[in-house]
Amino acid sequence: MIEMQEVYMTYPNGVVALNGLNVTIEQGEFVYIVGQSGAGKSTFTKLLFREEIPTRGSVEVNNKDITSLKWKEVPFFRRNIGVVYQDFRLLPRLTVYENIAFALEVIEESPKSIRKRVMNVLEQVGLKNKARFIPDELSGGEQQRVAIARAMVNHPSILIADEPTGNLDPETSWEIMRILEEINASGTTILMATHSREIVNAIKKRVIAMEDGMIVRDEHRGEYGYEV
Ligand SMILES: Nc1ncnc2c1ncn2[C@@H]1O[C@H](COP(=O)(O)OP(=O)(O)OP(=O)(O)O)[C@@H](O)[C@H]1O
Repeated sequence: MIEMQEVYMTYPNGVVALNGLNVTIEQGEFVYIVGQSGAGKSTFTKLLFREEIPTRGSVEVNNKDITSLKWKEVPFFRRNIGVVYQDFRLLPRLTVYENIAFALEVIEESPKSIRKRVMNVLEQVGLKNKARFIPDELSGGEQQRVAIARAMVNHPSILIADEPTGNLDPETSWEIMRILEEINASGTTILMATHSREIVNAIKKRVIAMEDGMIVRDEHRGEYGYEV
């Protein structure tokens, strides 16, 4: 579960990015975060994996206030959160297999079990046959699927997707959505910041609309809306 209470975020340059957020997201929900550029969507998601710390307010993830985590506690906490971005962010010199194995938290695991986990997650995204490729040899949609596999390899309870279809053509975007829906169906909470009116209006989910750092609309099976 995610719970934010009275969250304010002012960046060091004085920009007020979040202006009093109160929100609860239950385990297993699929939530779109929509709003114009600069509305605060990315900042909202960054608070959830301790990329940013709010100026004020509490951010609870699975019943723990993460604003007070010590730096040394952050890596362990982050194992439980997967993140994917618009620009994939794969390591260019590593193969698909290595990109995913690199993200795996290896705690006294045998090479055989590591291989099994990586291949399982590659199978989930339909890329088992591309394990030896490097990112440059893949299409954008395939690269995003690798990024999703990497985000899921530690079985996080939450997957954050910041405009995951922003660099993809419509057909490929629908493929990525299908994978995200499958991941959600297995119980993972998904938060997806997006500018895609088509996707939000076609695949109905909870919609949180932001404006000037505030939540201006929060609807179950909502629409993208006219004002954003
Ligand atoms: N690291 C930063 N330092 C200073 N200001 C920032 C920083 N990151 C974001 N901002 C500012 O905070 C506000 C909210 O930005 P944020 O990236 O959260 O918006 P967004 O809704 O995700 O936008 P987009 O749709 O363009 O990704 C904007 O005014 C932005 O310029």
